[in-house]
Amino acid sequence: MRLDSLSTLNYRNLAPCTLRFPAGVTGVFGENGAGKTNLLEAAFLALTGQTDVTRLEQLVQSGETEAYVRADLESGGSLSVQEVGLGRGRRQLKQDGVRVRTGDLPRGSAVWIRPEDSELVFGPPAGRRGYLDSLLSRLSARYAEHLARYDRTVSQRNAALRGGEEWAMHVWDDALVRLGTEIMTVRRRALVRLNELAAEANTALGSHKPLTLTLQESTTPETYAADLAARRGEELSRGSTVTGPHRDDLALTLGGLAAGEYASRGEGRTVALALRRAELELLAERYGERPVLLIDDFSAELDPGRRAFLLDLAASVPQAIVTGTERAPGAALTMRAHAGRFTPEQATPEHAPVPERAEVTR
Ligand SMILES: Nc1ncnc2c1ncn2[C@@H]1O[C@H](COP(=O)(O)OP(=O)(O)OP(=O)(O)O)[C@@H](O)[C@H]1O
Repeated sequence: MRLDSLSTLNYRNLAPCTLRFPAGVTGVFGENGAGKTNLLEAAFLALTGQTDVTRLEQLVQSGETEAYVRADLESGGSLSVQEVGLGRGRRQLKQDGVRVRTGDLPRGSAVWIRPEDSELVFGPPAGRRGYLDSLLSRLSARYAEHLARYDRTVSQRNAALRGGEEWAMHVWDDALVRLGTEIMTVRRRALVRLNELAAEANTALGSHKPLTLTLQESTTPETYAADLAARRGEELSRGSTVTGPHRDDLALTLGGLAAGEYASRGEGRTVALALRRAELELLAERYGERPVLLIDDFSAELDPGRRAFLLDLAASVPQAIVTGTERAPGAALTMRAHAGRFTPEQATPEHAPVPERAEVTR
């Protein structure tokens, strides 16, 4: 997958622009608040149709009502255009001019690595569950469909519990057990490979403490129906579903200890990096093509060895965009970010030459 160019209009603090990206690494450097993260966020949105921002108006430049991002892509020799229009609570996606849903866009197109990934390790289970669910949804449309239906069922069942509708529970329980069992089964199966890849990446990152991923499940496919029945009284009094894959955790153990409780900040960031590299490898295995890699703040919280790993990772994919407050070494193109604008630097003897096709237009 290659991002040929990215265009934005009224996106956060970015000046309207079309940036062309060469193959290899593009380094973007600049002071705090220049717009580096916003650029990667816009690229991820245009590539995948996805954002984790819940209030979409935050993405629209203050004072404006609508924003737009567009990615011109090349994949397996064919070109395509993906566009995202944003307004208050509204996101419209188009692929080659035709309206589509997020699930219709290529699922393995980008991986975004950022300092906030440490929250996967130190934050609550919801973040780790979100990582797993988002990855599995990108690997399997069927998983995404089951998960969406399961989440809807939990919401509807919670409403029925709050309304004291005990008589309706067997209907909701049947649906919950059927969909929940599918989710648990896929998670268990995928975890085998994910665990291998994350452990490998952790070792490659220079960690001497082995990393292990395990599912902490609140129930099992075999006992789900019985567990729901056993906790019916508690659920009716709390008005919520307390058993099922929506309550599970992806436990991360480093050197035999729970990473969230015992790891140092740098070790936590390393574990998060291992999870992201495992994500990249799984997507590449599934789709036969390496995603565009977006790395935000490559030096944050990392020692020189781990920083080098990240830069090697960037160099190992067909295309990566790497931001930082300093220049990423060995980039094919380097751009300086300032006040939402991105200016390519002239090649100097210390920096790799800028390929001819790299250009910026405004
Ligand atoms: N909707 C918006 N409208 C206008 N400006 C915005 C909007 N959302 C965020 N910004 C501004 O965008 C600026 C750049 O943010 P960004 O996170 O991209 O900076 P950065 O270059 O990654 O900085 P750092 O090195 O500190 O991580 C911030 O000053 C922020 O206030």
